[in-house]
Amino acid sequence: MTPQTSEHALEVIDLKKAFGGLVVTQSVSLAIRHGERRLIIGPNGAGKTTLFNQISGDMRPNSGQIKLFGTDVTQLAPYKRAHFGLSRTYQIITLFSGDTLEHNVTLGLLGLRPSRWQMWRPMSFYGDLATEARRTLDAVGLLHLAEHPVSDIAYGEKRRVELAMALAQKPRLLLLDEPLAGLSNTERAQVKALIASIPRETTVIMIEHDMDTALDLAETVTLLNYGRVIVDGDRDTVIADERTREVYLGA
Ligand SMILES: Nc1ncnc2c1ncn2[C@@H]1O[C@H](COP(=O)(O)OP(=O)(O)OP(=O)(O)O)[C@@H](O)[C@H]1O
Repeated sequence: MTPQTSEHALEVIDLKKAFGGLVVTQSVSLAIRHGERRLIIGPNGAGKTTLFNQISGDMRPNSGQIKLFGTDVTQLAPYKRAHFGLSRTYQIITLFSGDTLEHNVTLGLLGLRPSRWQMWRPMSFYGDLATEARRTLDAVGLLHLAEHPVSDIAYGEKRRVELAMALAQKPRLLLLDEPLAGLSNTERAQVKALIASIPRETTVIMIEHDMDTALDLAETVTLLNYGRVIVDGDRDTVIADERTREVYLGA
C-alpha cells in the first residue's frame, strides 16, 4: 500500500463501536492536522480509551473509517499502523516489572524489527538496539537506572520509560493515554516537560483528566461524553463553551 499525502495526520470518520447494547463510540469524527497537540477530555466512561483503541487497531470499530496520513487503515492490524508512524502509551503501565529498564526499552525497540526476541541470546547480540535503548533512557534522565529492574523504580519513572519507548520509535503520531495519572507534583512536572519537548514532526493526541497541567500542552480540545463529540475546536473556545462546563466541569 502506498501512503498518501494529506494535510491531516489523523482523520476519524463517523466511527461507531458498541459492546453489546452499550454504544461507546457514537458517530465520532475528528480531523487532526500535522503537528497538532490535541487534548481529549470527558468524564469517566465517556469512551476516550475505546476511541484510542480503535485508532491504534487494538479494537475494531463496528463501522466508520480511520485514516492515518491520508491512508485508510481501518482494517489494518496494530503493527501495520505502527509502520505508518503511529505509537501509543497505555493507561495501565505495560512494562515487564522483573526486567531491567534497558531490557524493556530494547524489547520495545525490537517490536519494529523483523527479528524476534530470543531469551537465550545475550544482550550483546542486540548491540545496536541496546545502545539505542540506553540513549533513549538518557533522553528521559534515567540512564543511571538502566540496569535496575522496573519493579525497583518509582511510578513516575515508569511513566517516563513508557513515554521514552514510544518516542524511541520516532512516531509521526503519538497517542498518550493519561500520561500524568497517579504522578506526584514533581513527577508531573517532569513528564509535562518531556511531552512539551516532543518535536513538531510528531502529532500528539493526549487523553488526560488533569486539565490544569494538560491544557498548557494542548492547542485544540475534543470533549467526549457518552461516546459522542460534544465540543471540538481550539482550546480556549472549548473551555469557554457552556457545554464543556455542563459536562466536564460540572458547573
Ligand atoms: N472490552 C470492553 N467490553 C465491554 N465494555 C467495555 C470494554 N471496554 C470499555 N468498555 C466500556 O465502554 C465504556 C467506555 O470506556 P472507556 O474506557 O473507553 O472510557 P474512558 O472515557 O476512557 O473512561 P476513563 O476516563 O474512566 O478511562 C465504559 O462504559 C466501559 O465500561
